[in-house]
Amino acid sequence: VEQGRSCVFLTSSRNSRNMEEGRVNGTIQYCAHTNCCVGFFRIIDGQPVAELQGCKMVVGGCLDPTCFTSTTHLDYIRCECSSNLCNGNITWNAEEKQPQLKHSSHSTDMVTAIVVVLGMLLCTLVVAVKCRHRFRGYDDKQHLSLPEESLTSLCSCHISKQSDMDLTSMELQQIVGSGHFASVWQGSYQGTTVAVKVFPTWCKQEFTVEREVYGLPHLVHAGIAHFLGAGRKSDSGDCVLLLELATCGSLSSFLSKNSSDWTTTLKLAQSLSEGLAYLHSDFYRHGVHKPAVAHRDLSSNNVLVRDDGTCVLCDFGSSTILRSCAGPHSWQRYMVNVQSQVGTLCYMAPELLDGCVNLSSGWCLIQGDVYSLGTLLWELLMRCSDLFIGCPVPEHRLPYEEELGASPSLEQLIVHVSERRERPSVPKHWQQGLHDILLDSWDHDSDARLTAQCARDRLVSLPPCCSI
Ligand SMILES: Nc1ncnc2c1ncn2[C@@H]1O[C@H](COP(=O)(O)OP(=O)(O)OP(=O)(O)O)[C@@H](O)[C@H]1O
Repeated sequence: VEQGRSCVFLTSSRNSRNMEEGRVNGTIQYCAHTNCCVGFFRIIDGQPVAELQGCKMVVGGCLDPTCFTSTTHLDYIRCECSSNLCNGNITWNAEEKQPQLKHSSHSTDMVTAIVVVLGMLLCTLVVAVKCRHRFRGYDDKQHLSLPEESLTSLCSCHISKQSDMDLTSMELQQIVGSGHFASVWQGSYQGTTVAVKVFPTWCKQEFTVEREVYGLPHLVHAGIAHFLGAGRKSDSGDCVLLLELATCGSLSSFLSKNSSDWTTTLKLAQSLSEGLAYLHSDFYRHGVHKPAVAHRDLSSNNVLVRDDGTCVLCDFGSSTILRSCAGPHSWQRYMVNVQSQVGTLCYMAPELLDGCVNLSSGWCLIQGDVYSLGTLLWELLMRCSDLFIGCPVPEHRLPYEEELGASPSLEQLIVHVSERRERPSVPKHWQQGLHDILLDSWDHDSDARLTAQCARDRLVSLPPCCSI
């Protein structure tokens, strides 16, 4: 008999993610991490029809044993609750379809907006004065005089204010995924199909971090989800990011449904490492600094697959921007969002798992990403049919799932990955080039690991037709 919470389970084929929250038996999920059930329902002909049900991804927060409506997105409603199978039905009052917050939230928004604007003005002033001071010293020595605008453009601590989009023409059509913080929908905006990432108001911090990353100068790259803008829903006040829609969904759901030949696998692997190499890059172009960004939560749920067979990185809610006012490679003083360990456990580097690392070192965060890249490449390669000729391609597995099960604990991973220095097992018959890329990406010594750019270069130099 299973202990703990059981919830009604229903998933869309594109959202395999909530499978990880506990064992599923038919229409019941036994929660491994939480005491809360959650349900998303669509209102069709005035009646709620379930679209996604299961264990909630975030621990805590559900106080009510009955599933009352908690958030509303046009014709979608969501509820969470704390008794067995409570998410089977939603308690929903059609009259209350739109939240009744308008008046008070408007005035609160106004006050918040004023405080934010004043805060930003003050920060900009302080940063400008600091940069000015720094460059004035330089000027004195070099007898140079920099034009006024280059003072702020050289200074990547300067955060430019991004304006909100008008979202009145946005429509949400169907849910395509949900994570710990947000739900992601297929929608339309001004006639174009888009992905809409909706953050409930209590996840504003994650929204702000992610928006800031997407809004960095020069962050447009084929390997990074294309950012279209951000704003707030007028009905609920929820924060919204508008992104390109990756039609094949997450890499995790892609791999669980498809095995691929060598050419397809190589394309996925190369585009993935190219995206990460670009994210990590730190350069000036046209006088504007693109700082390095550490993703910090790379997993096959945070990589998407386009219909052209390439990967794109998404979900920058845990990322750290390695800002610098003094130019590239002087990261330490200006990093934000490094307070704690973040990431998906089975992709986390040994030094991050056991906490034996100085989180304020930009290099260590970057090399933590490279370890995750190694485990992701392994996950991809394990679904390559050309690497398993004469035997069946293994089912899709997460790193260490074979050895430790689907949801290993932190303690199990510390012992396995950090203390025993075990890694996902690589079939012996694979060619040496592949072994080397994996071993050099997940080396125990983070300084000895490849860079993402180097991993990409090695993948490019592999033979186009797999000779194993
Ligand atoms: N642009 C997109 N196109 C298609 N599907 C997407 C897109 N963005 C996200 N998704 C789907 O939604 C899921 C959740 O998205 P995301 O990881 O950004 O949410 P989150 O709440 O920030 O997650 P996390 O729990 O990892 O922090 C993804 O795993 C993916 O399946």
